[in-house]
Amino acid sequence: MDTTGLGNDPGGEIGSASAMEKDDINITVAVRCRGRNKREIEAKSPIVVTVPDVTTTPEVSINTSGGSGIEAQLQAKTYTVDKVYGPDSSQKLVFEDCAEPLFHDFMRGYNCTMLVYGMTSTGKTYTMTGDVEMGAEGDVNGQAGIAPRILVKLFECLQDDYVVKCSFVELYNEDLRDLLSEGQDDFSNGTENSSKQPESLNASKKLRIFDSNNSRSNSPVTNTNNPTHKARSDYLKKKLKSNRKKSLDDMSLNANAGGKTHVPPTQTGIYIQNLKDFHISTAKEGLQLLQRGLQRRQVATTKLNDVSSRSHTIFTITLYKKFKDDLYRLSKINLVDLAGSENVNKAGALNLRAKESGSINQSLLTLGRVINSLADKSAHIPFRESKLTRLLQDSLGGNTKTVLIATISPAKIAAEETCSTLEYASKAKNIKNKPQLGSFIIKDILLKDVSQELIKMRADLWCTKSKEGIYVSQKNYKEMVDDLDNFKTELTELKRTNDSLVQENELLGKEKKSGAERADSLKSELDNLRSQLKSVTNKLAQTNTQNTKLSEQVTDMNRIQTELKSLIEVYQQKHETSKHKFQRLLKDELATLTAKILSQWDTLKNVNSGNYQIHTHIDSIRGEVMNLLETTKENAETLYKSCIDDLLKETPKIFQLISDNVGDIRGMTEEHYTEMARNFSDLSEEFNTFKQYLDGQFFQNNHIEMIQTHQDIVASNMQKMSDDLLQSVQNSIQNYLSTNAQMVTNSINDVAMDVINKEMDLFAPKKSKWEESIDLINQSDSLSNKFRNNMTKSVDDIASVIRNSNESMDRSISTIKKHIIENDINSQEQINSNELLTNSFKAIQEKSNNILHLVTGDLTVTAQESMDGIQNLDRSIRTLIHGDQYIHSTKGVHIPPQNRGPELHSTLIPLKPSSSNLNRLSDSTKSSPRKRSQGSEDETHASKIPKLTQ
Ligand SMILES: Nc1ncnc2c1ncn2[C@@H]1O[C@H](COP(=O)(O)OP(=O)(O)OP(=O)(O)O)[C@@H](O)[C@H]1O
Repeated sequence: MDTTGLGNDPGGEIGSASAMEKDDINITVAVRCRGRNKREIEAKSPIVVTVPDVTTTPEVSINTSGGSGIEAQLQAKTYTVDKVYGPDSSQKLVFEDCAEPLFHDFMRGYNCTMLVYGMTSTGKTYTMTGDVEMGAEGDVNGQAGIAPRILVKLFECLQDDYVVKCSFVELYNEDLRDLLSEGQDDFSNGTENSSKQPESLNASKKLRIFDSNNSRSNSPVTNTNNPTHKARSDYLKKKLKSNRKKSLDDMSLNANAGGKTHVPPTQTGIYIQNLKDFHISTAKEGLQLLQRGLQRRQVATTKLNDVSSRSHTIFTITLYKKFKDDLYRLSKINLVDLAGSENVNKAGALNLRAKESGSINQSLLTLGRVINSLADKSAHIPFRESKLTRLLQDSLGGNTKTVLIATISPAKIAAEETCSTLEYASKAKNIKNKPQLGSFIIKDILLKDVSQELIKMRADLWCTKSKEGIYVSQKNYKEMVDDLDNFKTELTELKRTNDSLVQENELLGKEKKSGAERADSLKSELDNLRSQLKSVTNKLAQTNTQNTKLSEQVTDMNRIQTELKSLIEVYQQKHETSKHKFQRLLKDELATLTAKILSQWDTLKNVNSGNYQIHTHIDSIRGEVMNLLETTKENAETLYKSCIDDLLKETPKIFQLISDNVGDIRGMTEEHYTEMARNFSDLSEEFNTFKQYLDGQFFQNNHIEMIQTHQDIVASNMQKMSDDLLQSVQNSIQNYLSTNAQMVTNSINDVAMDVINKEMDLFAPKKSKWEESIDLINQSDSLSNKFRNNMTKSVDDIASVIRNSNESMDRSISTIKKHIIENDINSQEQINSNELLTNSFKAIQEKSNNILHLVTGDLTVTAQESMDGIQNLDRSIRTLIHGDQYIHSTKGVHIPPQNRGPELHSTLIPLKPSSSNLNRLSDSTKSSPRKRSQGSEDETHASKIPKLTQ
């Protein structure tokens, strides 16, 4: 057997602090099944667990069906593990087969862990410790468990320089207790009077779990500025360099043993602060310590176990074994006895026991989850969820070599828990660890550490021996006083820190308040801007309404224009109607005249026999004709005058109306424009104010300035605090605080930038919208201007058209008036001075005279000729009145109205008949009696003259 444990060094890796197994290795899982205990036998609970012989396949099967025979065998659940021990397996066998290989790894320098896990009363404590009494020959007795056997084996193996230490800790209801220190709170009835022990004054220090890999980086003891540490480190490196060229940079070197520190000089990974290590130089001393701890362990009688462990315990043996020259290798073996996983009801737990069970179950549940997570290779392993799993962090999935022994009961009564234990065991088999060799320590440091402790103990012992009561050596007392001073200083510093933090908090509160006020003012400004925006929107709406009104007015104007046109058309129609009336009147009058002439003609027919007083008749005819013409003229004049008067009366009104409307429109347009201009000016002003505010105040990084100020205050406060602290602590803390200050500054900067970015993000769209709205306003302004110009132009055009139309109407009216007057005069003059008429009448007179003289049968012919003359007269009058229209109309030609009137004279047919006609008439009159019989030519001529009677 390799007693040093160095013989198994694979590939000469021993000595290298970084040396570790090349591959990850699974933790070893063993199952130990005891025989049925008294309770189970009494309960007549059958055996359902089948455990093969230790030499065959490591499988455990459990018959959960409760049946027997082949079928039960088939239904049995089988779990494969690494090693299986049945009821017949002795303590010795379990140790040699299962624990001893681990012990050798421990001796080789590996950190190792052995766990026992299982339901209550299944033999965990029996397996781990068993009987710890030493045999008479200095060896263990047959019932001794793994821990005592390891202690005995250890001192059997150790030959050269070494140091062995032991610690024993208990985890009860999530509280840690040093089972070997006397001053620790005694949860149960402590077996020793701790107050009389010298360690008691230091023992009040609470045990705490530390992860040296994390905490030590911030710890002063690992500070590279520490000259002692550096010197030792350099020394170590130099020393090892001479032996091998391998770099030791990554070595976990603990060169601070003996230093004034809370961290044990040799601790790496997870360790318990303030847990006391005891030097042992023999197995017996170790066994005594083990016994002492077990006596103080929390035990109680439960339904299932008379002496049931109510806590988890870890007995740790630390070995400093000489490696080479002055270098010692450190390795540890943790012997973990877990509390029983139990059913509270089954265990009969009440009150305190129930609480214990709850706590135990809770930590074991977490352990189960950790095992599951590790087996499933989950990203997160819930080590921190319980103290137990934190303590086992290095052993499960860490850098230790680990063996788990699951203890089970064979009885059917415990089948459920057995299945659960086996499930965990088979799961745990999949956990892989990366075992790593322990670190080095220099002999001097180790010796110093040990001798210091020895001196202290001796001094305490001497004091204890020399006097009664509580005695402490001077040195210890001085240390304690120093500690006290240290604590006081720490307390003062903490108070100071607290005060400055309070001050800072107040400052921050004030800043928060001022920030809130600033936020309020910003909010009110924002509200202000919002209301301004609202008023601008309202004004825009008003402008739109005005625009709508304006367009309605334009529509009205167009309608009025159309109405005006239709009115003019009505006047034109009236004009036409009046004209036609006049024509009809004239026609009627002429018809009356014709009728009268005809009646005269009838009278003439009777001329043969009567005294005809032609002159009188002719005069009366003439007078009648003149009267008729006068009446006609008067009527026409009256009609024209009334028409013109109406027209003249109505037209100014209409034009006045139009002019008023145009004036109104012009006024409204002006008003609208003014309003719009005012609105736009308001808008521009508001926009400028807003823009000024945004550009000048809001977007000028006021926040940054503000926050910069605050940041400066905070930074200066932090700096002040740092300065204060710097005076009281070392330079390293200043760096730390500066980093913190920088971090806070950066964080405030980040927050400030976030705030500004957020505000910018919020305001950017609004700003662009505002700018867009200003563009729109400008467009609207130019459109409005354009619209106003167009409107003004249109209104001016309308006004000028109306003005022109007015003038043209005036002109037309005066022309009509003039024509009427001229026509009147002309008609009168023409009638008065018409030679033809006079001649006609004279001719009639003559003819009448002739008739009177002749008194012949030619009276009819003469009368006919008179009729012709009258018809000529009729035509002349018509022509006189209608111009050439009559002539053309007799030919069926339509004369447009515009060609009538002023051109009347140019188209008149002279009333005076041609001399040839007159002569012919005269001749015919003269020769009529003679030529009447031969007068075919005369008849032809007469037939060419239209008859009035027709
Ligand atoms: N393999 C075994 N051979 C003989 N006796 C055993 C065996 N296992 C356990 N026992 C006995 O059973 C009893 C209970 O064992 P132990 O106290 O070790 O159980 P435990 O699992 O630690 O229980 P708890 O979790 O309640 O502490 C003890 O008296 C012990 O001697």
